[in-house]
Amino acid sequence: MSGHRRVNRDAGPPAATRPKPGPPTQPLRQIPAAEAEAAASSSEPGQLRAPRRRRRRRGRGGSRLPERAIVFVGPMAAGKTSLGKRVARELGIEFVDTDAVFVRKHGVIAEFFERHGEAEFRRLEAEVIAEELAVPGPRIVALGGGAVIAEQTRRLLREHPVVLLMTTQEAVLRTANIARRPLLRDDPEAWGRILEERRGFYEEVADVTYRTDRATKEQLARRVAQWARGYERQRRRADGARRHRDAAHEPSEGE
Ligand SMILES: Nc1ncnc2c1ncn2[C@@H]1O[C@H](COP(=O)(O)OP(=O)(O)O)[C@@H](O)[C@H]1O
Ligand SMILES: O=C(O)C1=C[C@@H](OP(=O)(O)O)[C@@H](O)[C@H](O)C1
Ligand SMILES: [Mg+2]
Repeated sequence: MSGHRRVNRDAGPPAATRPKPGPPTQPLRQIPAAEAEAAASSSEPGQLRAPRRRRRRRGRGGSRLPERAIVFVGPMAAGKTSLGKRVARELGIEFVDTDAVFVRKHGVIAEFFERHGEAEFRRLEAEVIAEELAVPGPRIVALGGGAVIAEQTRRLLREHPVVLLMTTQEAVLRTANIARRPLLRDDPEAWGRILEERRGFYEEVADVTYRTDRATKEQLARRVAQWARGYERQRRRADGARRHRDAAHEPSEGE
């Protein structure tokens, strides 16, 4: 939703109806300090009233999850599938991987590439993504790394909170299952080249960016879940501030 490519988690996402204007002001958000996370999650012995206050705020809808998919994008093997699953578990919501949906409908991706080519894969991939993004309610949807190439998909992503996961070629070559990724199978070093071709698209659609090569999955899952919980509240604040600004600039009668 919203709109803008957003990399600073303190800033609220924009108006629901406006397209996300790119490019972002900062291309990559640094992982927040470990102390900040520890402070956010600590139970602070002795301050028995704090949890009660927090619960009441939630009761007023302060940390309601968006009633639409929170979408994970990013280059191949950045961690969209594995981290997406963890965040969904952390938030207690459904997880969907559009590559897995593709495989159920059309068969194994590497084989599909060989038989039908990449263009046909992209066409059907965009179709699967459109169907999944149309499902209402809070859920996590992880896309394949090349999904953002499709203009239709980028347009649909304007209406969703989008998390961009970034990593390095070095980390990918260390951890990823290259054999399952047809675009890397013959030339794993193509990863960096492909990322550069798509970087602008990732930045166009993202609301926030996390580096997956600098923190554990557990740490990241908590951070992303926390961002997702705060998303609606920040969006409402940003909308309110925008309406206030617009009203202040409206010409008064007679002007
Ligand atoms: N901090 C991390 N976050 C996410 N994945 C990580 C992390 N560290 C290592 N990995 C590994 O990187 C790989 C990412 O694969 P996957 O989740 O399939 O990525 P994608 O869906 O983006 O292609 C997995 O093998 C995962 O275990
Ligand atoms: O980047 C890409 O073009 C692709 C990424 C893959 O998904 P992951 O990003 O989950 O590996 C999968 O959709 C297909 O192999 C193509
Ligand atoms: Mg994946």
